[in-house]
Amino acid sequence: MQLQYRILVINPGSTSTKIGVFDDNICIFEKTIRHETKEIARFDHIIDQYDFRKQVILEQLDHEGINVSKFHAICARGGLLRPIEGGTYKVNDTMLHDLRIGYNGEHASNLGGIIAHEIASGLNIPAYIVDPVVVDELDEIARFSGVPEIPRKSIFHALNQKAVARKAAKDMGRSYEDMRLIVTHMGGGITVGAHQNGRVVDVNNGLHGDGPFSPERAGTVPAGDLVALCFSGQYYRDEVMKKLVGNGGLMAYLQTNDARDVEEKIASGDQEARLVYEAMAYQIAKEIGSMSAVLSGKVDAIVLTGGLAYGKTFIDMISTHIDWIADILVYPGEDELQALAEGALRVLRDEEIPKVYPRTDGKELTI
Ligand SMILES: Nc1ncnc2c1ncn2[C@@H]1O[C@H](COP(=O)(O)OP(=O)(O)O)[C@@H](O)[C@H]1O
Ligand SMILES: CCCC(=O)OP(=O)(O)O
Repeated sequence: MQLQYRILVINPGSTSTKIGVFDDNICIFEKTIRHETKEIARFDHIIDQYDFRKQVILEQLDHEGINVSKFHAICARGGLLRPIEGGTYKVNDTMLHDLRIGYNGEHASNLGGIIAHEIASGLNIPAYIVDPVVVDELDEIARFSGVPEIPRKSIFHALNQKAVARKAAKDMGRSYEDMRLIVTHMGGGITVGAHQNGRVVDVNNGLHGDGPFSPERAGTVPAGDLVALCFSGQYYRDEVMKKLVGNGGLMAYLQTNDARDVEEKIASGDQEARLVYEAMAYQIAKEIGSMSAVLSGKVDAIVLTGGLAYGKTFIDMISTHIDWIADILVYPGEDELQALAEGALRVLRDEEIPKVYPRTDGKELTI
């Protein structure tokens, strides 16, 4: 079959920018550009990283001798938009506005649609996003927090959780829509989702909500103590937010968000590093246990994925707590670039109509 479409895919994460070039669904180039903490720390806000991240992408393509004028479409990971259903969305003005203001908060994925649009408009080709971090399929019961003004939100690694869940189902010879899975993405942020018959019915808000602490996030924090900290007069709002997102978790305890550094410290006998790493694994296991209750204990498999899943020691630390629940499948890294390319391809091939942001049916989800 003749190849038809060349697609650039862009995935900005909190600790890296990943890019890929696909000829139809075949990846011809991919690169993970890791960003040192100090490189990112000089920007006060995520949106300020726009030029830096765009330049990094264009330089990398230039370095590889990839001619941008040959692209037919650009597809990026979508950010903190209004809650929407999964699928491929064409970048439009409302979306750009919401990404720029960070409608639901700040995260590197907000830059995806903006950078894709900027490069695509210069080439007169379409820009898309697929399964953004705000995909919302929560059961109504999962939205209660105990404070009516603060409903729980669905903010998670939707793109990779869905892609890897489908891969796991395929590897088990089953259909994703017929399965009950607990999928745990462990990257800069960590999210644990209960997937029931193709829907993520409960998941922790891995950005500034709840769940385990992560390489750079605090996760659930004792609420009363957090309120006291906020009103202590010692911190500005942005400083408290930084403690929760960016400088929380491993960063706060060990001054690094790189799990490989932590593994090296542990290997050289650092007991404090071991304890912190074990605590992160313990909190992940607790969240998985909680999602097994969501699925009434009927769990077909637990899927572990994301950058941290490369760490064998770390996987062992989690597994000892949860291997009684169900079989554990490990897919290190992520399948997001492929999922982005395939999302764009379905639309380019007219197999799917791109969705219109915010909603096609006028019924906006509440948050
Ligand atoms: N080979 C590895 N062994 C252990 N940890 C790793 C490895 N590769 C990446 N990581 C860790 O995974 C985390 C980043 O995961 P990733 O999914 O790439 O994050 P994001 O997309 O959120 O930037 C970092 O803490 C990084 O150190
Ligand atoms: C929870 C939103 C997605 C997220 O945390 O992504 P990273 O791990 O790439 O920061």
